[in-house]
Amino acid sequence: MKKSYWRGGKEQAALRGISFELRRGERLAYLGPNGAGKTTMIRCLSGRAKPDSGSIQLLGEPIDATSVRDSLGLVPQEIAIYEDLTTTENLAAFGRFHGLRGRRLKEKIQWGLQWTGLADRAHDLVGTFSGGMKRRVNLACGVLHEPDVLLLDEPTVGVDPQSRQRIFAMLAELNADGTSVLLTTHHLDEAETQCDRIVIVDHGEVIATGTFEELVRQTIGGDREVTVRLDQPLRGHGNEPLAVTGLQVTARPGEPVVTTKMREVAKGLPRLMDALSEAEYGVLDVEVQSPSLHHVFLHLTGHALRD
Ligand SMILES: Nc1ncnc2c1ncn2[C@@H]1O[C@H](COP(=O)(O)OP(=O)(O)OP(=O)(O)O)[C@@H](O)[C@H]1O
Repeated sequence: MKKSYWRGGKEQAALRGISFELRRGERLAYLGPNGAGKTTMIRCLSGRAKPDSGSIQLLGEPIDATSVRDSLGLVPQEIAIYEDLTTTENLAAFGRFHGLRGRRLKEKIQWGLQWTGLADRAHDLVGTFSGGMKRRVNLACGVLHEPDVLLLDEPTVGVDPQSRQRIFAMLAELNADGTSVLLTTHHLDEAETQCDRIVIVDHGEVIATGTFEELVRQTIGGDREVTVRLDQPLRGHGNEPLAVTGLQVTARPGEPVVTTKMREVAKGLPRLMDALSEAEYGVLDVEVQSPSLHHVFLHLTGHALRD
């Protein structure tokens, strides 16, 4: 799919031939730096913007077909709820907008109050809520009609870690009930731990797709990075006694620190400790770092994901 904007009399490409799939029942993270085209993609998927070329299918039908329109839920980046209405009134307004009436509407309002954990704030004005609470109401308003596919643009932006956790617990519940979820985020840890697969985009193109483990294998490999702080810098040809470990150990001259990479820490670390002890070094501290999505992102784009 391609999409350009006109800015200052010039055509600027936001999406340059993006292609990916959201599989039934999965949580897919769509990641990229600022300006990578995430919001543009969500706007195209939700019918708010028209791609210049390409097509989007939902459950095997063109996404604008009326038969699948109701299967889609959208929670945009900006909180779009009525601040001067209560939680219940907001849920009722959005429920009606989605075509719910009568008993069904009442049931879904009750469900929304429970799901958000805001039943005790049912009759309070949403304008008095914290950012995290407003996000939860916003989320509920977007899913009252039980969509098969939910699009979320930065569902945790500006939200404290505790509320973020709560939002992901809500999403996990929806997902367990069969809703497929596509979300954009700047939080790499959310993508790594809360999503089944990850799409990484940069400059309007997909640069990698896969599970976290697949992305690690495709880029930096599964080795753990081990850093050992010693009581003294390595002496002279200090690396030599460590050769028996079979590990590639490096040390910065004059610094009491050695680093190495190992696939199996349970096997490699005792070997390293024994060799250091044999060579009469004292070990002050050991740090083992697993590969993270941050490292993968850095490897792929050459820069950290900007917030
Ligand atoms: N309505 C618009 N008119 C002109 N240019 C736009 C418009 N919307 C987005 N752009 C440009 O398209 C590119 C992609 O923007 P988009 O908002 O989709 O990126 P994003 O990945 O969502 O960024 P962010 O992480 O900052 O939300 C950017 O260069 C942006 O300036």
